[in-house]
Amino acid sequence: MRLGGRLAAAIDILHDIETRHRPAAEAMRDWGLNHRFAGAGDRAAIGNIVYDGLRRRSAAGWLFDADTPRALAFGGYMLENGMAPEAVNQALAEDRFAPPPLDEAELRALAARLGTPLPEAARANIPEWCRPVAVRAFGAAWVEECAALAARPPLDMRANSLKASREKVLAALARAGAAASAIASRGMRIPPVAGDGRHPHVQAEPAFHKGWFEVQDEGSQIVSELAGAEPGFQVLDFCAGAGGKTLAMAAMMENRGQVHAHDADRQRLAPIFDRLKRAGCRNVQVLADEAALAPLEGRMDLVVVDAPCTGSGTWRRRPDAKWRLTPQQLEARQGEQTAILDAASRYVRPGGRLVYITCSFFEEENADQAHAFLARNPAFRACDHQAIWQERFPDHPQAVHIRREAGIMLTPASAGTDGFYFAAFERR
Ligand SMILES: C[S@@+](CC[C@H](N)C(=O)[O-])C[C@H]1O[C@@H](n2cnc3c(N)ncnc32)[C@H](O)[C@@H]1O
Repeated sequence: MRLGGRLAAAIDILHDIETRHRPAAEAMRDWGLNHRFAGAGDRAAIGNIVYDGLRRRSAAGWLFDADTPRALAFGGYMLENGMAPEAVNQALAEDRFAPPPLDEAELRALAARLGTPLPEAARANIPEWCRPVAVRAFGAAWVEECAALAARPPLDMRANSLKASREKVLAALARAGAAASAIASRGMRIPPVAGDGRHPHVQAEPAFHKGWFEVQDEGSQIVSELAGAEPGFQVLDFCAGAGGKTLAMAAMMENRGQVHAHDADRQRLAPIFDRLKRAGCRNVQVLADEAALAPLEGRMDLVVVDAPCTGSGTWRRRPDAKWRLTPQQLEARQGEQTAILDAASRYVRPGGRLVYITCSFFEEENADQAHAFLARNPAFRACDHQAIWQERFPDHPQAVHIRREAGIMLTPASAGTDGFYFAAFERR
């Protein structure tokens, strides 16, 4: 396929996402099923156009003065690849699969706007209602922070120390272009793709099937390390989901002690069984029923609440979620977070730790929740987050937003990771 066919496909998919309110991944998958002739390279290039358009929706809309699938596809492509309108039209010439080339009105709008600085809202690429939320979280840096959330993400992995050292995994993944991550102690990174490219399918590697590594964002690895699980600990992972953090903590514990992995949703928990087997974790018990947690009350050294949240920190990877999010959903997540924190806190032993994690940058889900939890639960006090960070990552004092009593926030702009929040409380 040439550029024209790819742009046309991306416009169709974006139209499907908009009109049927579907997740981008689902719309992409359906398009693939209906266009089996398209090769892996074409699919990846089309996916890049769709996702770039969604990531930079405000900027593309501003350039074209229109919020249409066509504006998103053309605008996202031009912005990401630094391509001039004339060059785009040239590439579309004599391509019978191409959408109509840029017309006079579009060329005029582009001529007026390209070359002038993007307005703040267009650079930030967030829904209008999120602007005060972002300003509250980041202050004067809100545009830069949000712009970083609209960039392409890297592919991050974690070497599983139960089976292989990071050096060994890096050697096995040499062809994939992976290098050691900047902060996480067992992290490995393949940089964001450029142009029409795609990340290698690392899950097809023998090293993956042997359990030597997991795919996990570096931010998720870092908060797992900060949680501080040690060999011999009794740990409850209260919102374990598919087990990303359970696996990381089990490895840190060197298979000694016990991780009790719970989630209210059995479906979400289901993949954990295969993952534990592959990773060689022998100290994890999966407990789907909350009733089965009763014997753990007041006995855990560490309880981790990786709470359901808006996922605003993952907008690089799921840019469609950014535009679907509503204030009502934020409110619903806050209610869940409050209830889950209170429910999970009863399992912490005196002197033990409760860790609260979100993949969001919203203060409403982060520091506000931490403060409110402490106000409701005088048996807990905030840990010193500066000290926790310094102990784990002394070589990276600048990498994160740390407020001594109100937690640690990682962002793409500060740490090069997805957005994550971490807070720890100690039971008196
Ligand atoms: C952010 S995800 C967890 C991701 C997982 N820890 C990982 O690292 O892969 C949040 C999880 O909380 C679970 N959850 C929602 N409400 C819950 C509740 N009341 N009790 C326990 N888990 C809950 C959801 O099913 C979801 O799997």
